[in-house]
Amino acid sequence: MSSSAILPYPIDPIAQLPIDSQLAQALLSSLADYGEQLHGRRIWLACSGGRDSLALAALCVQLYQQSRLPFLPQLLHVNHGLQADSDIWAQHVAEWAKRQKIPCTILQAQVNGHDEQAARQARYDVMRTQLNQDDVLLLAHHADDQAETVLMRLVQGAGLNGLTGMQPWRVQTQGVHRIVLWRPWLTIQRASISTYAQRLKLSYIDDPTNDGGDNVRSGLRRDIMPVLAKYNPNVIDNIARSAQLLSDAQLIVSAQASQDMQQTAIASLQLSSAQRVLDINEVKQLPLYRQRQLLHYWLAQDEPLPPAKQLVDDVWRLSQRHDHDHQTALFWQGRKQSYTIRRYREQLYRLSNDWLAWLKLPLSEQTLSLSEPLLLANNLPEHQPIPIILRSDQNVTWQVQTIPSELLPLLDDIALEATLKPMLKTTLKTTPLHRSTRIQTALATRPQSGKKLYQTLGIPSWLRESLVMVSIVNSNLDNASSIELPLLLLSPFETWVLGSETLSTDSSIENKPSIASQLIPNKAV
Ligand SMILES: Nc1ncnc2c1ncn2[C@@H]1O[C@H](COP(=O)(O)OP(=O)(O)OP(=O)(O)O)[C@@H](O)[C@H]1O
Repeated sequence: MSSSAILPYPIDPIAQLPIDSQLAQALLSSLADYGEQLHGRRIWLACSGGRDSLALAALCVQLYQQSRLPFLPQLLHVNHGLQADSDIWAQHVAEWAKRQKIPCTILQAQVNGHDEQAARQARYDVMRTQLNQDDVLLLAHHADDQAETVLMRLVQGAGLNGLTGMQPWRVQTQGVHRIVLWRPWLTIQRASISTYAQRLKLSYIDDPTNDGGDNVRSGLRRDIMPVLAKYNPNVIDNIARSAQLLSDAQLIVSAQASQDMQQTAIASLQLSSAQRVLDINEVKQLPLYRQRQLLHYWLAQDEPLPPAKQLVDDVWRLSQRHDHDHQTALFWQGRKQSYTIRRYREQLYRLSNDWLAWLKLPLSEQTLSLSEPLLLANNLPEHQPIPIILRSDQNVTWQVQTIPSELLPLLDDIALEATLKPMLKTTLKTTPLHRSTRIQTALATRPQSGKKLYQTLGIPSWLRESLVMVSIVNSNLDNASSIELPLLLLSPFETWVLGSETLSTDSSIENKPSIASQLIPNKAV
C-alpha cells in the first residue's frame, strides 16, 4: 500500500477568495442546460477529497455564497478502505466540509477485488443506496478524464456508443431506482482545475494510485497523453470535442435503429424484456448496415451495456440462413439477465432465460363451474370476469378470463344432445395439449394430433409445452355421462378457435370475446 499526501495544509475559509471564471462558467452553463430537470431535485456531490472533486465542492460553496448557485450540494465521500490512509482521507473530507458548512456523508464500501474497476463499482453501489429516486449526483470528471476514457475505449475496439465517452447528463436506472449523473466539467482541462486549487490553497488529497501507471487509465495519462500532446498541444480538447460530435451521431443512429425496430418487431409476440421478436423478412428489407445496427440495438434494448460485435455478427448470420435448422441457440449474458437467441421460421427471438424456465413449469389443469346456482351462491355479478390461472410464478402469470353469463348461450347447443339430458353440472375446463391429443381447429377439415398441430400452427419448440385447450364440459351430477365441447386452443400469445360438430355456427365462440387469454408480468421481467 502506498501512502498519500494531503496538500497543502488547509487555509479556510474560501468564501473571500476569487472565483475562477472559466470553471464557474462551465458549471453555470451546464446548470442552465439542465435547469429544468434539476428543478426540485436533491443534489449530491461525489467527493473523493482529491483535487478535482474538492475544487468542484469549493466552487459550489463560493457560488452559493454569492447567490449565483441556487443550491448547495451535500458531499458524499466513499471510504473504500483500500489504502492505508483511507480513514484519514474520509476524516479529512468530513472536517473540510464542516469548516465550509456544507453537509457531508461518509459511506463505507465493500470492494470485491483490488482493481480500479472493482472500487468504482463498489463506490457507485454504495452511493446509490444513499440516493433517493431522481436524486442528482455531481461528478468532477473533466476533459482529461474524457480524453483518457475515449482513448481507452478506442484501444478496446469500442463502437460508436463507447466512443462518445462520458455524458454530461446521464440517467441511470437499476430496476425501478433512477438517479442522474451530472458532469458539468467535461470541457474543462485538469490544468485549469489545478491552477484554481492552488490559488485557493485547497487541502486536497493526492492519491498515489492516480499517476502510478499501473492500470490502463493512469498508463495512458502518464505515458501516452504527453506524447500525443507533442504532436498536437490541443489533443485533450480535440478528443473531448470528437466525443461530443460522436454523441450527436450516436443519437441519430439510435433514432434510426429505434424506428427500424418498431417496423420489424412483431408486437403480438412481445413480452416486455422476457421475449422480443423480429420479423426476419422485414429485417431483410433494410440495407446491410442498418440490419447490423438494428440487431445491435434490439439485443441491447433492456440492458445497460451493448453485446459484443461477435454476437451481433452471429445473430445476423442466423437471420440470413436458408436452411430449416431451428436448433441453433446463441447465448448472451447481459448485465441484468441472460438470454437465448433463436430463430423459428421467419422470426428471430431474444428469450430471457428466466422466461424459458417459466415456459418449462408444469401447466395446471383447471375447472370453473358455470352452473348458474353456483354462480349465484358465490354472489358473483352477472358480467364479472373470472380468472383461471394456467401458470404463474413471481415473474409472470398466465390466465384465462371468462364471463360465465356470456358463455351460457353455448350451453343451449350442448343441451340439444337429447340423450344426455338432464345435464346439471357445467364446467369450463383447461387441459394442457398433449402430442397425442387429436383436435380440430375451426379452419381445418379434419382433426390433427397435437404433434402435427405444432407444425400446422407454427409453434416454436420452446412453446410446445404451453398449449392449452379450453372446453365446456356438461355432465350428470355423478359424472356418469358427460359431453365435452372444445372451444379454444391457447398459447401464451395466440388463440385458435376449435371446430365442433355440436356447436351451431351462429353461436360459435368466434363471435364472442367472452374468453380471453392474458399474460401479466408480475415484476419487470
Ligand atoms: N472515494 C470517492 N468518494 C466519492 N466520490 C468519488 C470517490 N472517488 C471518486 N469519486 C468521484 O468520481 C469522480 C471520478 O473519479 P476519479 O477516480 O477520476 O477521481 P479521483 O481522481 O480519484 O478524484 P478527483 O476527481 O476528486 O480528483 C471524482 O471526480 C469524484 O466526483
